[in-house]
Amino acid sequence: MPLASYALGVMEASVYAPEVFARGLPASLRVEAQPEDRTTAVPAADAAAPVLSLQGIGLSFGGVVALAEIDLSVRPGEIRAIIGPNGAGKSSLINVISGVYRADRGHVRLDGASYAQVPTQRLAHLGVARTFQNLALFKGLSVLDNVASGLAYRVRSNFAGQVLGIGRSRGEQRDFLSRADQILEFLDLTAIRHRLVGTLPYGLQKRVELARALVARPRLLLLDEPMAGMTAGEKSEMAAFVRAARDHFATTVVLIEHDVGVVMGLSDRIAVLDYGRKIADATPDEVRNDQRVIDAYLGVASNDEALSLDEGRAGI
Ligand SMILES: Nc1ncnc2c1ncn2[C@@H]1O[C@H](COP(=O)(O)OP(=O)(O)OP(=O)(O)O)[C@@H](O)[C@H]1O
Repeated sequence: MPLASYALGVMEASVYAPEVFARGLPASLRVEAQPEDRTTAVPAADAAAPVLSLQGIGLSFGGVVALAEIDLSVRPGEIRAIIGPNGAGKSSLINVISGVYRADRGHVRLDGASYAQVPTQRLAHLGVARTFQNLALFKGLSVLDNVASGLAYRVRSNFAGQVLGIGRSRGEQRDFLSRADQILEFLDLTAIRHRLVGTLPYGLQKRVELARALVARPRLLLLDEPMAGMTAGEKSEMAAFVRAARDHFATTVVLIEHDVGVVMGLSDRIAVLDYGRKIADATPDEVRNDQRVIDAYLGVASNDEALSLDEGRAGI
């Protein structure tokens, strides 16, 4: 497949569990924390331990093998990309990591515990935030309210307090709005804090979604095609914001992205999937020169096109 088609990216409808959206719901509708359902309790992780690791993940849909024997390790503070041609299994993998899918085989290790299926409704409590391939914002709410909704999972006040805006509820609201404002400033969104999200250009909406994911200061940020549908300038800007978020908040980032040029410039390590299997896992330079990747992932791209990956760096 020509490189250009990757760079443009194709927006596709994806299947997401409704619970994933719960963290963005008004406080009174939030999903309460569930009892412990960790598959295996393990001792607290030390600082050098991976933030996330996958062991032997396998997933099939009927006769279609989406993922086979996938191992993946993500170090603290890394920007880790997962790439691969259409149908390689990227979305399936991020859905396994975030608990939308239960793998047929293997385990996900997160927050010092090993899961057969990550409890998606507790993702925020586990220090994980994610963005979506297709925007999942409240179009009729302001930028500020959308970003503050990323903290809804922390609400401790009762329903009456929220309705009347009194007591603990009032303090919480102030705190959430103040935190939201800090993130808006960080992502250069302050000037549009009162705009309705639905009226914003697409690239800005994607940045608002990043802000909503970041407001809870997650330890692990999962980005599902954060640059899909963006112009080259917007991609470059978004890549710079993702890097800044990692540097400033020490957030570990896992992203899937079609634009190879952006990924090469942004990531510390890249895992390459092909037909559900991991065929490479290395630094951008190593991946760029890996013949298996060139053959499988770049497909018809000539050597000249492969070299142009360097030029595709997002200017960061
Ligand atoms: N819900 C599903 N039901 C049936 N088959 C599925 C489902 N989700 C994914 N698949 C299949 O699993 C394989 C991997 O798909 P997946 O969407 O994970 O790949 P991808 O790398 O994200 O592709 P793309 O880049 O096109 O989004 C494909 O063959 C796909 O058709």
